[in-house]
Amino acid sequence: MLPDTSISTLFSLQRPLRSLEFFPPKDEAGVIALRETALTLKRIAPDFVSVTYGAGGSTRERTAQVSRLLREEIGFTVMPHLTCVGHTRDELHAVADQLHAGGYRNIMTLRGDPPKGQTEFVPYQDGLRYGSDLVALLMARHPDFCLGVGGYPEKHPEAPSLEVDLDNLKHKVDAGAAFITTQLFFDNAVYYRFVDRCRARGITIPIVPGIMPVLSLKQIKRFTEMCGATLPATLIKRLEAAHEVPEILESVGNEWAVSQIRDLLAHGAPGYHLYIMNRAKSALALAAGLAA
Ligand SMILES: NC(=O)C1=CN([C@@H]2O[C@H](COP(=O)(O)OP(=O)(O)OC[C@H]3O[C@@H](n4cnc5c(N)ncnc54)[C@H](O)[C@@H]3O)[C@@H](O)[C@H]2O)C=CC1
Ligand SMILES: Nc1nc(=O)c2c([nH]1)NC[C@@H]1CN(c3ccc(C(=O)N[C@@H](CCC(=O)O)C(=O)O)cc3)CN21
Repeated sequence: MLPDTSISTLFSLQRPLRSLEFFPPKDEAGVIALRETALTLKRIAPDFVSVTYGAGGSTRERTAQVSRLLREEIGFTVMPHLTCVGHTRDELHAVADQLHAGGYRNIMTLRGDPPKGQTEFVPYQDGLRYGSDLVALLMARHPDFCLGVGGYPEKHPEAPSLEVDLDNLKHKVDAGAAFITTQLFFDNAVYYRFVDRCRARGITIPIVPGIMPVLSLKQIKRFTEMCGATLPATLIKRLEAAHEVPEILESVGNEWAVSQIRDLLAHGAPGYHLYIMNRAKSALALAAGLAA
């Protein structure tokens, strides 16, 4: 198989790119279910898909397994995630070499979350501290990699201010990142302000909005608290009014995401990345809602 086209080349075609995020399932049954999901999602022809990187151990093997499945069996352009968590520099070099040899050219480059039960990020022995360090390591090892990095419209929870966080984002860009995918947000004004502030700082690379169609009020409350994203009062009210009926929740979440995406594209966003949590149905419902 030929090496992948870099996503920055796709962005230069000046049309909005649609991408989907998968996470590696815990067991073999989950992999079989994911294959079905991916086959279904072929119909909506995403420009690329990403696969998150597990916090450690066996789920890391699954990232490689699922990436291979999505690339070689399904035929998607795959952007595996890689994080600094629990890796020495030598291990990161080895993973980078494996990905490169496997034909991957696009990597979502992240520091990673602290392992479950820990609140503070502690670098691994001889490991890296920041996303920017991993960008530098990967670019030095394979200059033809195209690297995505995370951006935080409402600030990373650990950053003392948005200003400092933007300085740190600039470090990642200066180290060689090709594009930014944002943390999920539910109010587009937050994204537009963030893009303006990035541009004012000389960050010129594409900033892809990250959108999550909400499926459960409890789950999204827990997650947004963890990652520092704001849930608008109107969205909370609508989700509450669904009274935990799954189909109603799904349609409220879908309608919200559809109107976000329409508005983002109308304002010239370079595309959108969907945090679909391995669910074909919500991605299909969105595609139907967005069809002109
Ligand atoms: N899958 C995805 O697309 C997304 C994943 N995430 C997750 O969020 C977590 C954070 O990852 P990253 O964004 O890569 O972390 P990061 O290393 O870029 O940032 C983490 C914290 O360190 C600070 N920082 C960054 N670079 C610095 C530097 N050179 N000097 C001093 N401070 C610096 C930042 O301001 C921030 O507070 C990860 O766990 C990632 O998995 C977040 C958003 C999107
Ligand atoms: N800090 C951070 N870490 C991430 O891994 C991450 C982000 N942010 N932002 C973008 C996406 C969104 N991601 C996630 C990951 C898990 C849940 C979540 O709520 N997980 C449920 C289980 C859901 C399921 O299995 O279907 C949980 O209870 O933790 C949400 C968003 C992964 N990505």
